[in-house]
Amino acid sequence: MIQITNMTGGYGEKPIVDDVSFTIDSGEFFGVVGPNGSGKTTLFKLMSRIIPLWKGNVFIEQKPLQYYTRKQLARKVATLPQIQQSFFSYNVYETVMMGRYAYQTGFFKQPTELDKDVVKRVLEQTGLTKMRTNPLDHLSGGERQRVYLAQALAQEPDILLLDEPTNHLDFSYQKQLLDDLKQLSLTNRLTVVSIFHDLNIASLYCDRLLLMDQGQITQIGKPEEVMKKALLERVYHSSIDVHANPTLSSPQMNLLPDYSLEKTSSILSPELLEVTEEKVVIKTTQLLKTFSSALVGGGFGWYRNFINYHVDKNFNCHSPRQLMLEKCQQWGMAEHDTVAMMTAAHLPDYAVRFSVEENVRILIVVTAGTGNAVDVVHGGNRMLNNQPGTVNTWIFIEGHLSEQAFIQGIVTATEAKTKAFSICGIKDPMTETLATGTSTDSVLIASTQKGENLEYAGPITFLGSRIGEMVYEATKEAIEHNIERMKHT
Ligand SMILES: Nc1ncnc2c1ncn2[C@@H]1O[C@H](COP(=O)(O)OP(=O)(O)OP(=O)(O)O)[C@@H](O)[C@H]1O
Repeated sequence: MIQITNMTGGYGEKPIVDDVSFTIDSGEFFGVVGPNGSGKTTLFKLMSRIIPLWKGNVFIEQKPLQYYTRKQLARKVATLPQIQQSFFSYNVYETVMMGRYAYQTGFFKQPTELDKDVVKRVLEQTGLTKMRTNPLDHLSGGERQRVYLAQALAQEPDILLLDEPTNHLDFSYQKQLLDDLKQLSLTNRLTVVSIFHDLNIASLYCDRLLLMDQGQITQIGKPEEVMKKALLERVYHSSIDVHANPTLSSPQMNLLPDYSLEKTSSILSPELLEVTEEKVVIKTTQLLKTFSSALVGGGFGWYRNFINYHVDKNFNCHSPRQLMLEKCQQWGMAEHDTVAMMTAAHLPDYAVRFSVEENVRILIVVTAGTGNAVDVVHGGNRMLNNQPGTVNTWIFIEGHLSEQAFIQGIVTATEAKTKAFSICGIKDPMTETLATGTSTDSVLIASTQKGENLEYAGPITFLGSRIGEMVYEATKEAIEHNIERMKHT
């Protein structure tokens, strides 16, 4: 365990690190982050006795740092050396063997069998055995970085202090190095204390983070306690966004540029709609943040082409997504730009609603057929099928929606659709009870993410009430068109 109490120190008259106290547990992967000049490297120099403490103390396993001899300290704490030109005349094996100096005694300091065994093991651990005789200047930057890590590990330290270990490494080498270190901290209880500039990497690998600002601790805790929008914006003086990693629990941040290339002008209007028997298309001039259950481009993403493709009601394709992708390609719409869904509804029966209120434009498009109508309470008693969606609801908004608003918007729109089904008296043909929708409905909500902030979209909010009313009216109208058509066929 490392315990730091009231650590104070620096270079001139004023302390750079000022009255800092914290502890790091054995086997912890501990990250130090903070803006340029916040004192991270100075903290490390004080921790490893490169510069003297003015006040306070550093305890390593309860023993104050100053009571360790240099060799004793080297057996406890290793640092990843900076790239040194002087190493380049040595080969990999010789460079890693230098890490054993703390264990070598006697006048000639010859490596012992134990030294050789340890070097063999760390070469193996770091995947360097095959290149053990290669001179350092024949290695890539990433390979060299691994040699320095092997040298530090050859010291058999309990603690590794790393200052930006992934500097100059491409992302695959960064990942490899950090995976190795994390594995060592998990399996060998190696304590890793590392400075990071990349907050996302720090959040991915560290158990805890220490955020420094102006020589002091601003926050210390788990990544989710440190990776907070307001806190990071205050310390880094930048606009950022913090969001969940799609795969892991570590929060991730994005920089938000403060320049604007595009003049904000309205882009949504009913004139965007192109409707044929084959498809309904909306193309926008800018990418829209979209949340949908579409076949192509489902989930969250940014898109500019929106397609609702008509298929026969008996359509039964085992890979509808593949078919949809092929169609998009035929129409010259790139997958990365396109959201596409299917429907068996007769497309010219679509209904549209458009409103402009309080600087927010809302465009709603609904296509509806009720062939697969189902009461959600009794949905389980029928065969699963690949039949295409029958009610497809599109909601386009000019405004800036929170993620909650996207989800609330979907909920509100679904409730409005169900109300339309109920008012139109649509029944589940199997149960004869009122249907709540059809078996394969799809919904999409897409927003410019510019203009008015729209934090909520529940039924009694401004946005929610508009979505509720407009989706209800459009769905009802599309169902009525459908019923009318069915009467005449
Ligand atoms: N050798 C030195 N002599 C005098 N001042 C120094 C010295 N090294 C650093 N400083 C000053 O100490 C402050 C903190 O520097 P330090 O290197 O600890 O910051 P850092 O957080 O590691 O920054 P960076 O992210 O830029 O590496 C800076 O204002 C810097 O100018």
